[in-house]
Amino acid sequence: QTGSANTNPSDSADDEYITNVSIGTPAQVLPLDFDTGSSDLWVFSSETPKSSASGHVTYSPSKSSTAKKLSGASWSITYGDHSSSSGDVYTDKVTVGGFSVSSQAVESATKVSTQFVQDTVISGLLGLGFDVGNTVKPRAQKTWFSNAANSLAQPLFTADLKHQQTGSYNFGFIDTTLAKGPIGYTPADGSEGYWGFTATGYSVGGAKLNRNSITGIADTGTTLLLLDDDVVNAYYNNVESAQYDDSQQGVVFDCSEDLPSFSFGVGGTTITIPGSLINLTPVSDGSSTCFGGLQSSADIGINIFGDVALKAALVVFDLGNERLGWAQK
Ligand SMILES: N[C@H]1[C@H](O)[C@@H](Sc2ccccc2)[C@@H]2OC[C@H]1O2
Repeated sequence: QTGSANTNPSDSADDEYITNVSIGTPAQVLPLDFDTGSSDLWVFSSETPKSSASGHVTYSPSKSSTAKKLSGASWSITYGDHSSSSGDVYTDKVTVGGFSVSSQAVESATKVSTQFVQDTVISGLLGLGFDVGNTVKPRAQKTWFSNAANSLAQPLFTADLKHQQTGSYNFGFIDTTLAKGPIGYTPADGSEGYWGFTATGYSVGGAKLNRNSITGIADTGTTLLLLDDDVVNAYYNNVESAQYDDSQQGVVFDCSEDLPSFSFGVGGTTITIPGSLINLTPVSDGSSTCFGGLQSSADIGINIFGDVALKAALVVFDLGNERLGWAQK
């Protein structure tokens, strides 16, 4: 068995990717943010304060004949960007891309932080990280993918995120036609709940890869490519107008710049992010100053290969073999 779901950029800056998920009986369809950087499936619901839920599609367990309250269970999560949410837990049927898990922990939000209240295009997150990262107490719950894995043709999923186009999350199979190059595989470290890996080197503008390894995580829920300052500086030293903008909290440059590509080695192959993907968006509508898709990870303490990097590749999240595969697109 397999599953295949389309995913779409939320806005002109590809800030996040939205994937529809069916929950309950009859199906309640919610737009969720698939997040390989976390391990909770949580939703805006009939239990979310009305003022917070305004504008969001919500899940009502009372309207689902297959919903069951998980007695005594609660959850609470804080993300890398300091956003947060918490609540109680139901189990229900959850279908993604035509594949159903009959009893999935669906975490209902009784509290959500401002960032989520304001982000009305999503109704929650579907975590695709390792189960160790799940926040449900007293007993951690499995992710949708973890519950599905043993019934899928192969215990893996792929992410094919695209700039301003429809992409896909495929479960249980690899559609190699989505890629141009071979898949390079490297061990994944799931001990922290993330999909951690090490790139073997990097280069700017098509030069030969150096041998400076970069350890980080593959995170579909992070917009940017966040790397160490020495890498960020090595890149933007090639961009004449690049400067750090305090108000923007990042490097900006003239939108007219012809940005160099950024490449990294992984699993014996090279992934090249075209400069065009690193010109993320004007700092405000109509501005000729643009915000960089590559920014510093210094304040976070972990390198994050977010959507800017993922858009350049077909990425295989292979749970069965605890490895990550990257193929140039
Ligand atoms: N893994 C990521 C996660 O998906 C988002 S949670 C989120 C917050 C507000 C709006 C939408 C999503 C947050 O940013 C980086 C890291 O934490």
